[in-house]
Amino acid sequence: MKIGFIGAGKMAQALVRGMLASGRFSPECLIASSPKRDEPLLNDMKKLGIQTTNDNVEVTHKSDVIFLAVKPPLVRTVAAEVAPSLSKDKLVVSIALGITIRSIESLLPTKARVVRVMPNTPAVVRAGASAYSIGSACHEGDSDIVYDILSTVGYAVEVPESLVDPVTGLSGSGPSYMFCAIEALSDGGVKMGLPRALALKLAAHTLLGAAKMVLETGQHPAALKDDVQSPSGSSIYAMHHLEKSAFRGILIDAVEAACNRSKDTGDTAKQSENLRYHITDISFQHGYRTAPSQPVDEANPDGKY
Ligand SMILES: NC(=O)C1=CN([C@@H]2O[C@H](COP(=O)(O)OP(=O)(O)OC[C@H]3O[C@@H](n4cnc5c(N)ncnc54)[C@H](O)[C@@H]3O)[C@@H](O)[C@H]2O)C=CC1
Ligand SMILES: O=C(O)[C@@H]1CCC=N1
Repeated sequence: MKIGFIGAGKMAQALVRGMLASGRFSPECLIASSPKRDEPLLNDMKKLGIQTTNDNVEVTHKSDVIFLAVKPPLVRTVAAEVAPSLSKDKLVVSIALGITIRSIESLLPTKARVVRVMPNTPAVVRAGASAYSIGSACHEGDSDIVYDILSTVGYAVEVPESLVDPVTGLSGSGPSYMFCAIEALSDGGVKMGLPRALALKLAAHTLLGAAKMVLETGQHPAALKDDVQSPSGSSIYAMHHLEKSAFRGILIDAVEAACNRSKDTGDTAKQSENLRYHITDISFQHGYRTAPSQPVDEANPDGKY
């Protein structure tokens, strides 16, 4: 099975590196594309031994599974560009924030097999967490194909599409909150006299250890927390400060904000797409519904939103 990545940025690279590290995929199985202006990203991929190209259509031609790994506003542009080269034996996997399966399907040939995934960057060290949802035209076995790929880079689970935005708020964006927590814990250690490098190691191992205990003991995190907090000991004093600062509430708010941002991104992309692809621009060729590929917006080539 050949797997292609349209987009060679941070998330595509995390997936590719994790997949190669798993030993389940050889570099010859993988191909990635990116525009010429982003050659350094493709060079990073090339150094991993995988094939690279500036031509997205080449990726679809050469791949059985095609990951759309571009920024959300570019997904439809890219989907429309590759639509004529898609056949029923190809599986399209979007990892884009907010973009629904239905909106991608609407730009691809009828009955196109589309999967939406929300991965996260710890895939690079094979400790990722990915949730995915299967489109209505997917074949039996497509869920297994996606699971087999994603499980080489960490935990993978199929969910209904309505849960992909909440997943984004938690595990998609979550590594960024946890990196911040590691940095802040290290700062605390440094403030109290630890050398920076030691503080960073202790902070990272503390999160890793806590996460492993939750996963491996099956105990409720509240019970594990209680085991750390001795009566009148150091931990309950610290916890009191965290509770006064609404530690839990802030994390809940963060997940909610990222989830809503995911929903809004899908909605915004849909609105702008409605404006850009007027129905008369859509032509039918060889049974495929195609739209003209969009010129790169020179002021915003990366599709920032
Ligand atoms: N970074 C993260 O932690 C996560 C990102 N995602 C999603 O993954 C997607 C990519 O995000 P990142 O990798 O962070 O962004 P990035 O900016 O690092 O990478 C985007 C890639 O798209 C390429 N690109 C731009 N225009 C293109 C075109 N017309 N054709 C082909 N490639 C093109 C760029 O050259 C670059 O390689 C986004 O939709 C994002 O929502 C999902 C989960 C986590
Ligand atoms: O922040 C973002 O937009 C992407 C999607 C989830 C994680 N990173």
